[in-house]
Amino acid sequence: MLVHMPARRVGIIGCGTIGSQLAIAVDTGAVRNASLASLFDVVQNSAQALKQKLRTSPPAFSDFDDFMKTDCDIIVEAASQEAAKKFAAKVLRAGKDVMVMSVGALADKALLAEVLKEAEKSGRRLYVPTGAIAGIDAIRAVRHLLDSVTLTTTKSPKALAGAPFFETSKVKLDEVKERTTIYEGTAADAVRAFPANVNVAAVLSLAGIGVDRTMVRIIADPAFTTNQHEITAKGSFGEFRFTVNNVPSPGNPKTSYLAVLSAIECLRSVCDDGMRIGS
Ligand SMILES: NC(=O)C1=CN([C@@H]2O[C@H](COP(=O)(O)OP(=O)(O)OC[C@H]3O[C@@H](n4cnc5c(N)ncnc54)[C@H](OP(=O)(O)O)[C@@H]3O)[C@@H](O)[C@H]2O)C=CC1
Ligand SMILES: O=C([O-])CC(=O)C(=O)O
Repeated sequence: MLVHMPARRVGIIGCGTIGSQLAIAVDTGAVRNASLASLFDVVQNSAQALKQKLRTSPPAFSDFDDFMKTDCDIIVEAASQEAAKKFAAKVLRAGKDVMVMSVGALADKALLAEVLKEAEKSGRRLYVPTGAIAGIDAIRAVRHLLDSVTLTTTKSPKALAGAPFFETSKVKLDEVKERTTIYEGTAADAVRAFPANVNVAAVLSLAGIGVDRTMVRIIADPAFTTNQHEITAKGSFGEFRFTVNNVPSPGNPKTSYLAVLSAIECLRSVCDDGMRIGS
């Protein structure tokens, strides 16, 4: 007799680029064994506009407490680091799994400890997709042998615009006419300075040697039309170099299309995984 896991009811926080594509993937059956339970966005229009595109027409909320009253098994945060900070532990406390895209929020060690404690207490899980990078499986496997890990992110000035970094930095993005290194520092500082650009640095840190030892370099390059992330990792295992040249997603130049696809693949494997490939 075949024993099927019951279909997972999915709630989505953030109805922008990633949230919309994820909702469409569930709605069209591309993520099997899942149904859309509920949508939430601070902007009521974004949640309503997404609802209108969907066959299953799930309820759409701009109030978090109302959203949480709907029956969900897993809630995906695809909104902002602020949203991840506010909601990740609450979702787990309410007995639901949580998948976090704004992973930079988890660079805050106190928050990460709180989230993990809630996961343990409730018996639910925190899922962190690989996102817009590659090689996380290998980094996890060698984490205890790593001496150094560096992420070099290159984006066009358009994709970096609006980052809090520019509020205090001498760098003026509109004056950047050639390839320029604008930031070098720890992943811990990078995710605060560029919260919509290098959440991948937090994913890499969680998989490897942590946010204080993972180094990040950010390059603004007006000639770039892709979002490039290059990881170099060294240790007694040897050396890795992983480079992705990502097409930006149509709705948001900051967000690579790979991040959308990774979110869909992570949810697919949570909901319907007879076979697990990779570590
Ligand atoms: N881990 C990874 O590899 C990657 C992570 N990301 C991160 O994933 C998140 C989603 O990305 P993306 O879909 O492109 O972003 P978008 O800006 O396209 O969409 C986010 C949506 O969430 C809304 N929102 C923001 N804050 C809140 C909140 N506190 N509560 C509810 N809704 C909120 C936004 O509203 P408003 O527009 O008004 O702010 C917007 O409608 C971002 O934090 C992004 O930086 C992106 C790419 C890669
Ligand atoms: O999508 C990308 O290229 C990476 C990104 O924005 C992030 O990690 O926040």
